[in-house]
Amino acid sequence: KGQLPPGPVPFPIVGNMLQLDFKDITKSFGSLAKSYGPVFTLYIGSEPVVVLYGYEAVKEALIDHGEEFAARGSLPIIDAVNKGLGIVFSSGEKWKQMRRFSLTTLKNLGMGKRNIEERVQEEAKFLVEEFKKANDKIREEIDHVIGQNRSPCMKDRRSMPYTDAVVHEIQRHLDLIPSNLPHAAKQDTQFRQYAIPKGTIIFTSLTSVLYDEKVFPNAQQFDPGHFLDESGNFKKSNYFMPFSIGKRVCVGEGLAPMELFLVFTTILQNFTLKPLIDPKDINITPIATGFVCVLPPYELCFLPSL
Ligand code: HEM
Repeated sequence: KGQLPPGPVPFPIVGNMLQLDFKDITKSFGSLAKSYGPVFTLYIGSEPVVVLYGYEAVKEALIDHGEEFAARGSLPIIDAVNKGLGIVFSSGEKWKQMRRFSLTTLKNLGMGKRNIEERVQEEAKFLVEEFKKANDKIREEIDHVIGQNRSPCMKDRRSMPYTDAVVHEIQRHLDLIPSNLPHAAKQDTQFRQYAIPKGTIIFTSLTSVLYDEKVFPNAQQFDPGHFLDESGNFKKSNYFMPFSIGKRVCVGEGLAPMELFLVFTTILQNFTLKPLIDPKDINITPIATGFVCVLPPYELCFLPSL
């Protein structure tokens, strides 16, 4: 019943590869969604890929059709990159075992959250130590400044809505994995009016959610206000999904935000960060946006806080 979602006409052998800007795949998806709607098909070579664009389609796929789309998709081009990086994704149903193992390992990492928190705190302190080593004079000043100050802890986050909003906004704006990791249909699946055959690769555009103008006005702007209400309280959003959602949601979604908050606050507790150039000249446009968003390198000074 039905057929694959619409999309641009593919060329023989290369499919739609020539119509995609691989340096900014997200932009290509945006313009294709404008032409073909939030659910469209692309051909990477001869392989059809269904792309889901926008909160409704992404949520419908990863939550409502979570089980059907829980398989991990693979494309020769991605496999080659992963191989280079030493990443191996398990195929078939093995991912469930691997996932359970990872989650248990994370949980056991010192028996519970409290201990992970302590470990991350140690890591943050270690980072500070590393920065200190970089400059003896800074080290002296820091030793003096840190004094008996305690380290930040997770409990602080509740009373620090602005910092929390900044950390969220960094992740939203960074949009680290713009098209999510590829999923695949585990079985023939009816999605809206379309028939998606078993094995079809599914891309879910996280950019289309993290940059949704309805929820994050002026989404291109870095603005912690995206996560604050009028009274300055932290405002949660279902559209905040840099770790994806559903059955294959990032295994580190509990750990990574903890790391980000503790490391970020520990650094800022100890240092003032100063760019070497005028802040308005800092370019935060990614140098490449493929599966991972790559930012240009920055130089900055770590000035010990007084
Ligand atoms: C800011 C940091 C991170 C971001 C933005 C991020 C994002 C993601 C995303 C988007 C996925 C794909 C989810 C999907 O397919 O629907 C993923 C998968 C995964 N992430 Fe993360 N991640 C981060 C950090 C981490 C950390 C710290 C760990 C390890 C503790 C981790 C472990 C994994 C694993 C094992 C998977 C594969 C899960 C599966 O296939 O079932 N990630 N991550």
